[in-house]
Amino acid sequence: MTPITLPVHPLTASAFAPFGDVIEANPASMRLINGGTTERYHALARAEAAGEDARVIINIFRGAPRRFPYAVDMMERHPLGSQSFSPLSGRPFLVVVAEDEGGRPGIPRVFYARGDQGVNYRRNVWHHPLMTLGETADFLVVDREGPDNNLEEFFFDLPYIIAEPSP
Ligand SMILES: NC(=O)N[C@@H](O)C(=O)O
Ligand code: NI
Repeated sequence: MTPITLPVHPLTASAFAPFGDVIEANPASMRLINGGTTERYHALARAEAAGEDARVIINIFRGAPRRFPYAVDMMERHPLGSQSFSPLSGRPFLVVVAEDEGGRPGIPRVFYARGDQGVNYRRNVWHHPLMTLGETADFLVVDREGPDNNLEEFFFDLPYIIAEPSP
């Protein structure tokens, strides 16, 4: 069997809608606050933290760059909470998600996120761990902490290939 090479798509809110939200300065969400000195891009996504004693936490992930061609050999999901990634270093990154097919991920979809775009994976959405591009970069990550296991991983029998990280 020959591994499938995955196309890379530009990240848009509509294309990403089945998986979560795009965190970007969308004019439709903007309201002026602080006496007109600040543009508030309101409620771009919602953090979910399910289960007793669960809480939403805010983290920084310092991701080392991935090398290409890259083999997507696994996906993961967080059954009890959402997880968002927003660039702090203004660097682009890859977002790899998949629909659930009977408890396992389907064919992954790859999105190129610009350095001014973030994503919020909805609770229990299959995704690949952070994929930083080009150089080490920081990301603000909002996700869930609490009791009970919040990580499910799936390993593909045959990896999918991302040849190059650009659309
Ligand atoms: N392990 C961890 O916190 N990170 C992953 O969930 C990820 O999506 O990068
Ligand atoms: Ni994750």
